[in-house]
Amino acid sequence: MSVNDYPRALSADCLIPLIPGVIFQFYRSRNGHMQFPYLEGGGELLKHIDRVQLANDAGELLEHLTGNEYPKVMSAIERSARWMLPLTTRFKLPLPNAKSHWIAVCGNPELSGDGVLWTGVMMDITDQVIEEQRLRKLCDTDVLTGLPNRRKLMVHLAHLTSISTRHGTPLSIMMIDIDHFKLLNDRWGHLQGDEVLKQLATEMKAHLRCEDMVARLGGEEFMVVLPLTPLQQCHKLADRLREAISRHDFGVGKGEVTLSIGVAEYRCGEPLTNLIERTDQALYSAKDVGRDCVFLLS
Ligand SMILES: Nc1nc2c(ncn2[C@@H]2O[C@H](COP(=O)(O)OP(=O)(O)OP(=O)(O)O)[C@@H](O)[C@H]2O)c(=O)[nH]1
Repeated sequence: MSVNDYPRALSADCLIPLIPGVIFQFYRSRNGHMQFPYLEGGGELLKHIDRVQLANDAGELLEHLTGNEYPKVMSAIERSARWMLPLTTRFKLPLPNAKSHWIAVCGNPELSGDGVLWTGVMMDITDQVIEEQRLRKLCDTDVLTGLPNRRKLMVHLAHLTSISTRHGTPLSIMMIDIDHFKLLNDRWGHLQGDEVLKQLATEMKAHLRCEDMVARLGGEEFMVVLPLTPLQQCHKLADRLREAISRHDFGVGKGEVTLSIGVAEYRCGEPLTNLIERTDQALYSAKDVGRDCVFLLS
């Protein structure tokens, strides 16, 4: 079979409706008016878009963007226009009567009339974004308990300490360790031990606000991060949590699962490792003084 035996498209015009994306020209005039002088392609996206309307006014499309999507796209356009660099961004487009789609945009700018004209492509990358989100969740989640893992916690904590340093707002953390968990495993078996860990995760979450985070650091060790919470408040909450757990029956008898908890408050500007070290010391002290208690280090 030779190359000539394959069916051939006669021109680009025949191919454009077949591609899974959109070829566009996007124009922004000096006074900020935006329009799509050219918008052609295939795939789902165009089914939901009024091309005639967008040819005159791109506002129809941009107004659909919600949350941070609008400022994100507008600043990408602004950056590209200012430095004459390729426009590359992605945004979530909510569609009426259909699921939202993720769209990747890539276009080259050129000066045209009194404004900037971009020529480029928009691709529907919804499946790719869903896969990215699934993989990110997998990387950030402890498989047994479904809680955020150490990696996720450290990223979150670094973010919160920088906010706390900038605004001078309080931030406290708890380091939590199950007492004599080895004995529990030896007596009831590892599967029952796993069950305790899972139930404990659920119980702890029930005691926290939605802006707090409880993560599994590994083994039988957990950390709770409490933004906007001073030490004394964190101490009270830790003690309530400790007491509630010691009264809960995890299927191995009431009072059989107890927690030692170390708490500490972030000092504005200190390295994160210092905060963690102090909380760790507080936890060791809680173990030292007999377990099933809370120890704080200010
Ligand atoms: N079932 C179960 N056990 C785990 C898991 N991860 C760690 N462990 C067990 O947790 C136990 C921790 O034991 P140790 O570090 O000696 O601490 P402990 O017995 O709790 O004693 P203290 O912390 O001093 O009160 C070990 O026996 C580990 O095997 C897990 O995912 N599932």
